[in-house]
Amino acid sequence: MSTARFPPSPTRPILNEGPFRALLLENIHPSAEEMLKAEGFQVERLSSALKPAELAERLKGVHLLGIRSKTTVPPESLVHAEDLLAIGAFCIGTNQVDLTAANTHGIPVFNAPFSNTRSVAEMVVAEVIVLTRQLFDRSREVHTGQWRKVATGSHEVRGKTLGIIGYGHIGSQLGVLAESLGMRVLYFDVMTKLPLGNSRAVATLDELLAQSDFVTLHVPALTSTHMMMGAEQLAKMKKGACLINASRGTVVDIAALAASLRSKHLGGAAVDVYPEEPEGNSDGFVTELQGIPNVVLTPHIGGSTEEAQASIGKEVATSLSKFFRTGATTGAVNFPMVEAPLIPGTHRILNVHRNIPGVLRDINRIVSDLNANIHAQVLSTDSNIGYLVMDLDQDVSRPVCDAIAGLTTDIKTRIVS
Ligand SMILES: NC(=O)c1ccc[n+]([C@@H]2O[C@H](COP(=O)([O-])OP(=O)(O)OC[C@H]3O[C@@H](n4cnc5c(N)ncnc54)[C@H](O)[C@@H]3O)[C@@H](O)[C@H]2O)c1
Ligand SMILES: O=C(O)[C@H](O)COP(=O)(O)O
Repeated sequence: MSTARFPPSPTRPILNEGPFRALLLENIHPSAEEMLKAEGFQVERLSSALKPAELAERLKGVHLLGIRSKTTVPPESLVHAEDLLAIGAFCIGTNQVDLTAANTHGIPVFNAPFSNTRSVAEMVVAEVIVLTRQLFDRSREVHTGQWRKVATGSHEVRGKTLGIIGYGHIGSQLGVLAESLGMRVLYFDVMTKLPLGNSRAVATLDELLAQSDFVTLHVPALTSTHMMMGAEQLAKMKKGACLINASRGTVVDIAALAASLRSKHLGGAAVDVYPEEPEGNSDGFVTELQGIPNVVLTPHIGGSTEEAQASIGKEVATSLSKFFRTGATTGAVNFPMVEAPLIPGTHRILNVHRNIPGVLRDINRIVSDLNANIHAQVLSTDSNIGYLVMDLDQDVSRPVCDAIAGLTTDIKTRIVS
């Protein structure tokens, strides 16, 4: 998170006069393009991520940006993005966006907190079985003409212990699925969480590591989760146990994991996410984990199912469209929350301003001086910005909007109707 640095003000008002443009990166599902086109947007869709400098260039004249987990949006990408109204992260994680910078520029960031969670949970169930039966190694051998029929080191998952780190949307669903296979489920979370089924919370990470045959990570990328599985934690896992990481690449020390696997302390690993990932499918990829037996490596596909992607496309495009039409910020991860029904016959002014004393007084003075009638007014704030939604008579909305946009505290002001 960066500290707030406000853009120069006054900003120019943005009116609901098109054409409006949306830029969708990283192969976002066509369901999003369809919805935004139906909303009147000109949509440009690219298959890969953009580097920050190129993103900054491409954002000129763009009103909505859609990304997935690969596109980082640092402050410098937003400096000249004057027309940008909102960012949609068509995934769960929003750690790739500088949320403070976006907030400071008056740009809400929306994500899809649930749509791909089942897909990740199902993939992890598959990996638990693949690892304990060493299925990928056996398959590779048969593909290369070797017949190695062995039972040694292969186990049933029934009766084994699955340790889940992070018992949120994914972790808790996974626990239910694992119990249906007869597994015992333990979890460790920094928050108190309702245990589903017969799963049981443990008080410490060490307790979970010591008891689990499989340890699986489902935590967000935070300072507190950075490298939370290092050499020390891997050494605390049972000999022969397997580690699964489909959360974020920053959570596991890859060099320590490779060393633990090569020394045969761990019996296997499945890794879907990496500290550095390629921007697109045509780039090459190297990791220290390549070539180690019983290690399943996947290219960040935990949430990549047709069901999840179609659902995410619709979910995030719906949030973006609703924000565009009404200013609703419900579900935004970095913005004060406002959601109010449109009042027929009025115009709505949406104003983002620096949250300092006197702003509402100045705005209400403008409204009063222009003899405008307020039909509804909702203000929501955080420590950095205020977000004001105000429904006014249609004949005065334009001069009121221009005057508010001229205040030195203004960040972004627009009219919708
Ligand atoms: N591989 C993929 O394609 C893929 C797909 C979806 C999500 N993800 C990743 O998975 C993560 C988890 O997703 P989710 O929907 O379950 O998120 P969630 O927010 O519902 O759950 C995360 C849980 O982790 C807990 N947590 C936070 N810090 C912790 C710590 N230090 N120790 C233990 N628990 C901690 C939280 O309290 C929360 O319960 C996402 O943030 C995303 O980065 C990856
Ligand atoms: O945060 C997420 O939802 C996952 O990491 C999936 O990211 P992706 O959309 O880039 O596959």
